[in-house]
Amino acid sequence: MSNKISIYIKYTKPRVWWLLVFTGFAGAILAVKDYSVENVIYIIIATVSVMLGSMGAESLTNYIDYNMDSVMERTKGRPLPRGEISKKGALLFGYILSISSIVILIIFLKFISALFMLLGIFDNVVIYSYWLKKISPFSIIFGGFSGAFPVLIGWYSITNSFSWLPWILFILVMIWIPVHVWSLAFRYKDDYKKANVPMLPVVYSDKTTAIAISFSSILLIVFSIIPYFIGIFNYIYLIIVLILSIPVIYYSYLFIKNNDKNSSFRLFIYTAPYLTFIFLISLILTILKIHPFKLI
Ligand code: HEM
Ligand SMILES: CC(C)=CCC/C(C)=C/CC/C(C)=C/COP(=O)(O)OP(=O)(O)O
Repeated sequence: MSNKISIYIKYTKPRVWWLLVFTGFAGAILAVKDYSVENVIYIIIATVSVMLGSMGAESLTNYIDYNMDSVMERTKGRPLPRGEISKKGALLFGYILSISSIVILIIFLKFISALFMLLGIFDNVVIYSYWLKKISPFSIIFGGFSGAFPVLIGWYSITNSFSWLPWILFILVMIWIPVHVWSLAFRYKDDYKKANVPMLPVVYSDKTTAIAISFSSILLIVFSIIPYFIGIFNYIYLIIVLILSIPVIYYSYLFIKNNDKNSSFRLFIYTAPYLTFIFLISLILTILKIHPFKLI
């Protein structure tokens, strides 16, 4: 029994959704004005809901992608293509998790956060996986909204008040996605081609891909420092983000210069830590505003 549970958990791709959950958690933390017991409970509920929603969406997209995942070297070892779980069980699991995540937000938190959850799951499952992934090299642009919703879910689980911060982070994740996905897709373009998935590096030349990724990287860095220039965070944020951006520039330069899979994959591997630390520094600076204590 416990082995079956671990297989189902593995099926949801925890290695991926932990960062989605972290951005949802961050959205909630950024929204609270104090850490009362009630707010801590709301933060926990919002975080658990984003976890369930991410697990549910991944379970449904893995079900949709069964045929292509069975063909691609990178994905054919997953539980569904290996037959470790049934297609019916996988689909039911995905529905239960996804619906639970929405119902929890409706019952315990706010309707608007439940709406964002519904939109995020719909975008990831229907717009991206079911529709665009099989037909468009720009699928991740329109499917990218989904991965950016957790920060809004976290924020609007706690408050209905408006702030530019969650929306800037929402757009930041959207701009981050092309760098994250296309740098990986370049490395696995032969795999995607074999499975007839028209990812941008499969459809366009290596040079065009390198330009698209490098342009997205520059856009990502520019957008990452906006919270400083509009006065949300101070110079500490700016300095840290500029330091974090050095490997993005370096790996993008290497990729433009060499047009090789190693450079693109090094950029991909750096994308998750980059986004994690951007959210982490945003969290720390926000918490310090509420509980200012002398750093030195
Ligand atoms: C349309 C949007 C996205 C697509 C198509 C996408 C695609 C992928 C793919 C193909 C992988 C490799 C998975 C594997 O081989 O097991 C991956 C890894 C990952 N993704 Fe994404 N991703 C997207 C958005 C996001 C978002 C929004 C986040 C978090 C905010 C995220 C976080 C991660 C993490 C943490 C990993 C693991 C990285 C590693 O292994 O070093 N992804 N993604
Ligand atoms: C509101 C809410 C919780 C939304 C969650 C949305 C979500 C699960 C986003 C994840 C995006 C992602 C990692 C896609 C994987 O793409 P892929 O399926 O093309 O990757 P693969 O080729 O490795 O299967």
